[in-house]
Amino acid sequence: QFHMIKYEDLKWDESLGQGSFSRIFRGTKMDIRDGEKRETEVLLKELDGLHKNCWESFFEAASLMSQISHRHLLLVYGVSVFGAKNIMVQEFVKYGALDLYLKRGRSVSVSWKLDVAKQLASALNFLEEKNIVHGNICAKNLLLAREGDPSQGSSPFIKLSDPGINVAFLDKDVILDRIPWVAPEVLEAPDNLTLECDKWSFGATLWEIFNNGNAPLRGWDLDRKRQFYETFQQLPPSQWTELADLISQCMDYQAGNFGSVELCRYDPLGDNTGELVAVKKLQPNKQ
Ligand SMILES: N#Cc1ccc(Nc2nc(N)cc(-n3ccc(CO)n3)n2)cc1
Repeated sequence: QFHMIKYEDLKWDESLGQGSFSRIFRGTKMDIRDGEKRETEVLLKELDGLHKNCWESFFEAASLMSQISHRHLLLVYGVSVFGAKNIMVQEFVKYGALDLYLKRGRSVSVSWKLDVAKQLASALNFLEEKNIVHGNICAKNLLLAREGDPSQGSSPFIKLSDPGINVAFLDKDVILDRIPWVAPEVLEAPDNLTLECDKWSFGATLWEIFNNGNAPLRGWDLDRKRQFYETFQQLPPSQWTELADLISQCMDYQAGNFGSVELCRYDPLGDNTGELVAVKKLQPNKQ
């Protein structure tokens, strides 16, 4: 389902940190193009040994991202297996994860954040059209390919990263710690991910983006996080009512049963300049 890359064609440069189940490195992959050797800068994502049993899920994530292509989906070149090492080879995205970028205190404008929100909405809209569930939407999995420079009028450009290990393979505590990004229904049935789950996570990620990368419920322990869902709590509303409404429509405890909010772009000019709108869709029998 995806391209196998020879281990000897990869070269490791510096470590760029630690994902939850993987270590990431800058590196290069060597391939032959029109008969000559070419080195491409890549991101090497190495699944750590103790999670060896979820390597299929790790690679499933990769194949999901490599079966379809979209401007705001990360390009995965392929995978490489060498002994106990499972490596996903991705395009190198210049500025890395959005949550760290925002936390690093880059003060960005509201329109910068709106651009990022629209790009994420269009990536999710695309996945929804293909009926593909991502399952791990959060600012940590948004990668910044272009910073955007307000003085030059250039806007940021993001890519949605792979979802990583499927939530069905994760311990309950790991899933609890993903509150409030993980949809409530996932806690009961982690192997039944639906598009609704991505809509819920989209709401939490919007909250993150407009709160400068600060994690919602930061520092809460697992019991308090569990209670947050058990008592149907909502995140502190943004001062922009439209944003607060959109987030609460996405993070709607009842949505699973009574209908859903569909995020789409009202794009009268058809040139992707349209506004991000949320359309409440009731299920057919409720029209
Ligand atoms: N300092 C710095 C710096 C770090 C990383 C990149 N680039 C990059 N490219 C990718 N394809 C994926 C990632 N990721 C980072 C976290 C995750 C979570 O999955 N991915 N980072 C660029 C600069």
